[in-house]
Amino acid sequence: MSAKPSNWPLNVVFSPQQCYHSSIPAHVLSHIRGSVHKNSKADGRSSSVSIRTITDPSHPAVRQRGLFAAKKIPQHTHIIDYSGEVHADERESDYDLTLYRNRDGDVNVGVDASKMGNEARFINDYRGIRDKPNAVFQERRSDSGELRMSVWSSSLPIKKGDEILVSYGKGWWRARSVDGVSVKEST
Ligand SMILES: C[S@@+](CC[C@H](N)C(=O)[O-])C[C@H]1O[C@@H](n2cnc3c(N)ncnc32)[C@H](O)[C@@H]1O
Repeated sequence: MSAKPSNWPLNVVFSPQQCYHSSIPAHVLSHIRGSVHKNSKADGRSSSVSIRTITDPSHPAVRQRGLFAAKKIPQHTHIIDYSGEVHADERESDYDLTLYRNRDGDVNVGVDASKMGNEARFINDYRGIRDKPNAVFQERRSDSGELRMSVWSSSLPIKKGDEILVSYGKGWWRARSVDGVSVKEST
């Protein structure tokens, strides 16, 4: 079992690997897990990030945690995979990302890191913090063939100490009607 990163919350299980919930239909599960069953590098761990509690009073997520660069991260570089519970049931979670939708649109698979996950669950949205995100979510297949949601730096390097910030998308904020957070931006 992997050691928990520093500043990990007590009420969340640290799991650098994806876990699979019973709500995923078998044919979708085999598509997500992939056909190559071999152990691959656990990309749910990264030495280039650290979890910090935000103390800056002007930060919109003050007193929460955020994910920061522990060293310089070059542009277009894989930072970490987002791990959690992969599921196909309905969830109301602020830690749930879409991983896969089938063509008919009747199966939506998400990765929910509300109860288990890795450092990636602490990535905040850029709104109210910076002009634009410095990282993006992107699906990829791991060496073992597993479909994962990964986090990459965008077109500029991320400086050591900078917060890693993505766009959750306008829809994420609209769905939550969060006062004071602008959703005018195009992403
Ligand atoms: C996936 S979590 C991010 C990690 C979270 N800060 C924590 O400590 O667990 C998403 C939550 O972070 C907060 N958050 C993220 N980005 C934010 C932003 N730009 N402004 C305000 N709150 C933000 C909101 O409370 C949101 O529901």
